[in-house]
Amino acid sequence: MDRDGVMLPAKSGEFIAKHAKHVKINKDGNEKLCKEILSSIKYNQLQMPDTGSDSIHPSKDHPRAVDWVFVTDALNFCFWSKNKEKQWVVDGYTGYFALEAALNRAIKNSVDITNPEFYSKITKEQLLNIMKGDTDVIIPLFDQRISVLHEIGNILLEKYNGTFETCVKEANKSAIKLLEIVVDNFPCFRDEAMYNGRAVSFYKRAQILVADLWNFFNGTSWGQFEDVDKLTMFADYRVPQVLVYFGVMSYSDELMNKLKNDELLESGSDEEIEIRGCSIHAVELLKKRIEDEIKEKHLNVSVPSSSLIDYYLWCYRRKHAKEVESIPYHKTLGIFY
Ligand SMILES: Nc1nc2c(c(CN[C@H]3C=C[C@H](O)[C@@H]3O)cn2[C@@H]2O[C@H](COP(=O)(O)O)[C@@H](O)[C@H]2O)c(=O)[nH]1
Repeated sequence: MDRDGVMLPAKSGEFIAKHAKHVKINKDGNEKLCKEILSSIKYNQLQMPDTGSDSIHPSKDHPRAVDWVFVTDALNFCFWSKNKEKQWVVDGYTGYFALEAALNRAIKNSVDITNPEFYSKITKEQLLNIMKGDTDVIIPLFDQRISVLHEIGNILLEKYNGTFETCVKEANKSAIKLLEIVVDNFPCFRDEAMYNGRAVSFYKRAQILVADLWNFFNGTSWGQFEDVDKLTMFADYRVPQVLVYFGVMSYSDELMNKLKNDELLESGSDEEIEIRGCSIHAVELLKKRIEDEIKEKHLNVSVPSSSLIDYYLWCYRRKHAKEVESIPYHKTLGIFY
């Protein structure tokens, strides 16, 4: 499927994987990871590796829970630092969980961080306070985060009555419709690129936003989406690392050396696009293999969606950080992931 000539993520992944020169998808790795995932399905549910932190957010009954998920995923990008630099840490948490910890602390301190009336005009000083870390290291891409908050806040106020709930209602229980509403109306979610003469898309933050609503509300009320299985994995910098760890993907020697030397990949470069696109396609192939195995062995379990497989892999990296760290992850400066 294409939208205005831009291929949707699943098709983009297939196209990119077909032309990729720096990244390969491997059958053996696929088989190995398929076994690992099947062995983690219990009581008909994929059991997620324990990351040790699942409650650094407001409850789903919080009056602005939907807006909390929206603002969190608007800021859900680029938490890494270069090998020699110190990391941004909040209350002992790193990466994405540091963001959750900072936003949660703000809510507890009665800062109106879920309200676009507040964040559409947020000042540098206010955001610095909200994101204050355990050391003097500040959150990466600080200025871009201010711009993202101003942009999404103003659009919510102008078009959506000041709440993301309006967008969710408009989507009428369709994950793909909500994805389109977000991508069409909020430019900072338009995660697209040119590859081999074609416009491709990944929509990492927009897809994870929809999946997080689904997850947060257990597939009911604000999180009820009938087509949630149409989402792909969320092409970030962690899940590719796990895919390489399991041998599902491999990098050319040249690319691997760059990553080992901590060289940044240019946003929109072929290497970066191939890592992201091949990750999407690799997870689609993995899902297909899981489905085939389930059928072949007459297992009485349902096939996990790509977003559940994604979440499993993301949590796997968190739980097995030491082992997976032998594989370098790619570093690109940008607001998309
Ligand atoms: N593919 C994928 N990427 C994800 C997530 C999450 C967290 N989401 C869940 C957590 C609880 C909720 O239920 C959410 O569903 C963050 N990231 C990305 O990872 C990177 C940071 O990684 P680390 O250094 O380890 O914190 C960064 O690009 C960030 O944007 C996910 O689930 N899948």
